[in-house]
Amino acid sequence: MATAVIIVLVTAVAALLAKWALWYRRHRALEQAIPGPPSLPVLGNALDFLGLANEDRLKFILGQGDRKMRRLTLLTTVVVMVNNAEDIEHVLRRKDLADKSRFFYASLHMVAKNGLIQLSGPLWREHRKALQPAFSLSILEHFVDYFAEEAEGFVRRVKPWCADDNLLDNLRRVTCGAFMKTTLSEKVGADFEEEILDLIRFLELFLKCSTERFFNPLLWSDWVFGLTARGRLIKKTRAKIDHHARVVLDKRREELRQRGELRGDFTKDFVKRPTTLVDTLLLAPGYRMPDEDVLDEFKTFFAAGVDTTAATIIWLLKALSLHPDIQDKVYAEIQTVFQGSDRRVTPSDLNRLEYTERFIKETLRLFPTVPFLTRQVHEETEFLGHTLPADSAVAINILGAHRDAAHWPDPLKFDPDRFLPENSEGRHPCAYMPFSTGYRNCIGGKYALMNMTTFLATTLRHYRVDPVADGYMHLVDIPLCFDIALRAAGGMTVNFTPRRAAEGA
Ligand code: HEM
Repeated sequence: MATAVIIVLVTAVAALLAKWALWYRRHRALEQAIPGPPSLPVLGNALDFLGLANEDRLKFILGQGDRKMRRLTLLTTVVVMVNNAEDIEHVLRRKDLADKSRFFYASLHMVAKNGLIQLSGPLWREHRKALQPAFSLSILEHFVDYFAEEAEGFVRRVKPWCADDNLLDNLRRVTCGAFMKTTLSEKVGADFEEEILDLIRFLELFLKCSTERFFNPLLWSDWVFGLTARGRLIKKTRAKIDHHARVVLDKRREELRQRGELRGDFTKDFVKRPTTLVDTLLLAPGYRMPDEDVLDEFKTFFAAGVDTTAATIIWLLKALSLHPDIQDKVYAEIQTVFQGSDRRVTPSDLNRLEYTERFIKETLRLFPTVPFLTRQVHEETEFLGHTLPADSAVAINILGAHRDAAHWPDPLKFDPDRFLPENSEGRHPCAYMPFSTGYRNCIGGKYALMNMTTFLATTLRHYRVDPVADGYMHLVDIPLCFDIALRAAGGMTVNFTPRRAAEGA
């Protein structure tokens, strides 16, 4: 009996191995036909990553400015990087490449399964439709006051004259505060200080885990990652965040119920404009989003919006510090609008800060905070003259497209006037896409731009931003790394010189 069981087992294993070997032979042949660095059987390029410093990893992923498509293999997952606007447009037009790749979004999936970023199909459409009204211009204009309040808090916290070694944390405090007010409730204040700090700690842990998993295919499985110390910690921390968010959600629902504003309590002539993301979901007519999904969206928006905006602001400050002539122009424009007053920024001010907006766009061109995107290849498919194996990923190199000399003359030159209307005419739609493009573009792009413009209009009236002695005279010489966002490999900071002192000097 025992011998028969062993024979059956051995035969079954041998059959599986033979099937796998057949599959792998074809898979490997397709993989090798796509141009890319040499890769080992089964391991692919996974070992290449292990020996590389963080900044070299980004160069390895994105290549060295070549416009042609390029392949990397992580274990058996083939990732093809498309590096120019024309090929990117091809990817974005293809319906079969619309879903987000599994390996890239594994960390987010573990924290928030049903969030907009990683959803696809009908559920994504339902969520996007329910969330879109929270990002309409009239609501965003209402948020400017919260953005300004947080920027004013930053101005009070700045330590003048010295380089701030905690600049990124300080900026995350700004974007997280604004996020809490615009997402949950305008009443977020001192009562939520502890929650905001918890959220920032959660964010840091989430970013660490995401980077670690991204570069280590052995950790792509949620199950395997859940067994590691970090995996256990993130589950524990997630439970705490879920608890905070649920308490706030229940409280908000009760407030709305008591005020007779909750959906279902509407009378015909009662029209209440929702003001926060959570209110939008609670008050929206039609689709009823389950509480679990509301919480997932809260965490997704937090992960997508807080660090990206803080990471961009730090690039803006660095760019100002290394381009004093451009900083002078931004400041002069702000002075024209505010006429020396330190009053709070209003939505109509933002429309008048045109040069400042061009400056932000140029910073995002050279330093797109999300440097690449990835899409899932479900079935074996023909793609730009090659055959991609099933379960591959297509990566869109935003950084490469933004620095492509075919679309950007003298691409490394920092010049906000590239974004003057007359200079933007006829530009390829995929040559510039810091917020992605098409129907899966960033829902919070306008929100982020308004927040960043408000931040600059508030901070620059009080401080001039000066370079620190870190050895970098040119912005484009700063080594880059990928830490879920695009960052300076060794970190970055600036000096804040009070304007009064700077102008007296
Ligand atoms: C400078 C700041 C930001 C940058 C550079 C940025 C960039 C991007 C990019 C490139 C995508 C496409 C991702 C993909 O296709 O995989 C995206 C999607 C998204 N972003 Fe942003 N983002 C920023 C700020 C924000 C903010 C402030 C929010 C929310 C308040 C937000 C929420 C989202 C969401 C929910 C998605 C997924 C949209 C969908 O698939 O329907 N982002 N963002």
